Amino acid sequence: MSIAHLRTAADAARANAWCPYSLYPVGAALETDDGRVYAGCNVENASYPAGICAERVALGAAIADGARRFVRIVITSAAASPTPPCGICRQALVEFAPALEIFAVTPDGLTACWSLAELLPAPFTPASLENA
Ligand SMILES: O=c1ccn([C@H]2C[C@H](O)[C@@H](CO)O2)c(=O)[nH]1
Ligand SMILES: [Zn+2]
Repeated sequence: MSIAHLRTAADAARANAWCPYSLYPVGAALETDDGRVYAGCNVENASYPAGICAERVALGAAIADGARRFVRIVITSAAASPTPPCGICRQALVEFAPALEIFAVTPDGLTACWSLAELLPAPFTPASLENA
């Protein structure tokens, strides 16, 4: 799956973002190891902490459809510099995809790329629970 294809899927979801409080629309497209794509947008709420990021909306859609293994995520925003995933999303993603490749793309095509392992070193994972 090309980054361009995932970017298009992320942008389509971003067009539906509900972000009247931050005015910061985000889209995300998550690719499974067998080539399926699940997209999400941020969904904010008048009770601000109830809002959820685009990445976790995409992850939830994928999990609800039975997907479990992911290779790549593309995040798009309207910001001038690439938008990295927040800490909560890093933690949510590491549960399923410790080796995830993360691409963040601006409207101008400026692209940043990280591994999830790089963004979340020393992660707390399901294996951590076994050390109790
Ligand atoms: O990677 C990110 C960063 C921020 N947001 C959302 C959360 C909130 O709705 C808005 C501003 O933080 O952007 C995401 O969806 N993904
Ligand atoms: Zn987040």
